[in-house]
Amino acid sequence: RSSDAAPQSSDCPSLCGDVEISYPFGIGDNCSLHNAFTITCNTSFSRPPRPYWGNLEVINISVETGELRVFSPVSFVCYDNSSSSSSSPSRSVSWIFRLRSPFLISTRRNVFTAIGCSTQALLLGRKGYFTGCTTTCQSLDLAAEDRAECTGLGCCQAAISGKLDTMQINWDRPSYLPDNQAWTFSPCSYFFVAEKSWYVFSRQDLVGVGEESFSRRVGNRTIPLVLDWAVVNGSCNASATEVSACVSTHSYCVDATQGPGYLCSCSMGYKGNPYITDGCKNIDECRIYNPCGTGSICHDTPGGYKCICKFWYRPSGAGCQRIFSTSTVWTIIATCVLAFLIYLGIRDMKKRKQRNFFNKNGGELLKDVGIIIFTERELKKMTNGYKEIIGEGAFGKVYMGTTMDGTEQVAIKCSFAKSKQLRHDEFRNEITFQFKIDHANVVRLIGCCLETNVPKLVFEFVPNGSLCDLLHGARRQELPLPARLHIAIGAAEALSYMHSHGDMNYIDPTYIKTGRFTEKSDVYSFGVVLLELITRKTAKYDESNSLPIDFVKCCKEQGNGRAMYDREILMAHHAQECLDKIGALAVQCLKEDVDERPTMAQVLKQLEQVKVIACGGSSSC
Ligand SMILES: Nc1ncnc2c1ncn2[C@@H]1O[C@H](COP(=O)(O)OP(=O)(O)OP(=O)(O)O)[C@@H](O)[C@H]1O
Repeated sequence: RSSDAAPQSSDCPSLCGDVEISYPFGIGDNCSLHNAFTITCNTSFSRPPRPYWGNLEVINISVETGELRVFSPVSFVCYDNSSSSSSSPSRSVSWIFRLRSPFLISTRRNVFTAIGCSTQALLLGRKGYFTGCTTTCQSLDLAAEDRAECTGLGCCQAAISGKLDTMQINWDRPSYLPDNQAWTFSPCSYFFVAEKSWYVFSRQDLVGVGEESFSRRVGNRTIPLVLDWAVVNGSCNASATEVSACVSTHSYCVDATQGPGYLCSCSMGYKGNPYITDGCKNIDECRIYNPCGTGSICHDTPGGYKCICKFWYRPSGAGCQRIFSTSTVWTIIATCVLAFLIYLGIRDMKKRKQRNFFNKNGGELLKDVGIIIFTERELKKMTNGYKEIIGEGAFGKVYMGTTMDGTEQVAIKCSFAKSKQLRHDEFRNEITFQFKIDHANVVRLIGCCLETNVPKLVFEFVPNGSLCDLLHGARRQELPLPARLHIAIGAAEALSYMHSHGDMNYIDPTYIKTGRFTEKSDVYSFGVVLLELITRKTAKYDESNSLPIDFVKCCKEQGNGRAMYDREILMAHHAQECLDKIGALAVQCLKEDVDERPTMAQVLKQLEQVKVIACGGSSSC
């Protein structure tokens, strides 16, 4: 802080009348930066009090631009009859204007003006400097129009030089107008230095006399004059020990352009008084004016602002642009609505279709049976979108699934069959029948889905795979004779309970001829399974050979089927005897005449007897 920089005390009044007195100015010496900035608040006037800088009344102070506006006096000269022939005027008022450092008359902001019809006006400044202008008019009508520029016809103006701290006005009558009768219609001329653009010419100003004269009308408290000021002790380049008067944060120092010294300014985005601590305050640009265009939201930041694009807008160049035009938005909305309506329509159609299938597949009747009826959606969830196929049979695919509560694994059978091939009442009866079967050797039917063209069946999951897998497929393994007998007996037991379907190689020719499935049809199929168990050949083997036909032929020709037995089990206890018995039983099952075939109960009994032989006299081994 320079020696003459005094802090502004909170006791210092900040107003004199209506005029704000900002630091470095202050009312009284203790309140200003320097006694050059001291303002006197004259309270002797009836309200409001008036601030004075020296003997000049202050209009306002600007700390931002370093300007002081004061009232400026007007000089004039008048001629009449008595003075018309001589050069001495009948009346005149003049003044000398002297400013104290660091104040100067602003060159940029003021202009010297003379009003009159025959006058040479001179403005004298410091030693050796003067400027001026001439104004004439032959008659009032030849003077410039009202509001015209002051170019010498009734008024003239002259720019003034910089660094001017003294002014004095002189005048003369133009000597090149010998027969000067201008005083007859325009007796007085007026001179003043005023803020540019303050004066607007009027012919009335040339003619008015007495109370109407220009000088009386403007008086001492009308003409504004702009003074420049600066802080003179120190400069922006001053050493660090001589701290500048720019004490506010976000302020900086600028060298004065008119004369010596410097001024302080608030940094960009800040406004206020840089000469006092924290005098520069952030400008809320967003509130004062909206610097962000349409489509963006203004956010004030310290010393600036940010424009953030609104929803639906994206940055584009200096502003924000709509992502979609209004017509595009409407098109999108219309498309979405249409798509939604189509979706609702499709959903409704699908629901109606599902309801039709449900009814056709006997949903209402099956509901009473107590079987779980799954929706198409539930199955999709249970199978995780039909992701994992467990196996594929002649009539469809089987998918892995988990019950809705996630506790039990299930196998879901989806048929290839077309709805037309399906006799719905028969199918319904089958489902009811199978659901009611509760046998350890029969896979339990848990539920079904009736919302599809051909119902889907949900079975308990059997982890060990099918007999086909064990004998010929992926799980093929060593199977001793007792194990095979165990399987055959288990299946025979199960078959005593239910009918089953199978592929064409297992199907009873009687069924093919008559189209009727009987219990004896199952006996035939079981005969084929028995042959598979003892030969480990599939029902149709070596591409086109039929196991039942070949085995029966072999028995006929050779008295037994030994040539076809599986070698793996030939070494077992009483293997030959057992296999011969099973083979003979199978041949019985395969008889074309259904009446010659044994019942499943007889088959079961015979198999149990064979097992006793195979187990060396015991019923299990
Ligand atoms: N409940 C189940 N648990 C585990 N796997 C099963 C289950 N049901 C079927 N599978 C698997 O799916 C495959 C196909 O079964 P599917 O019942 O469709 O035909 P299949 O019984 O093998 O023969 P067919 O088509 O002649 O009836 C079976 O071979 C088996 O591997």
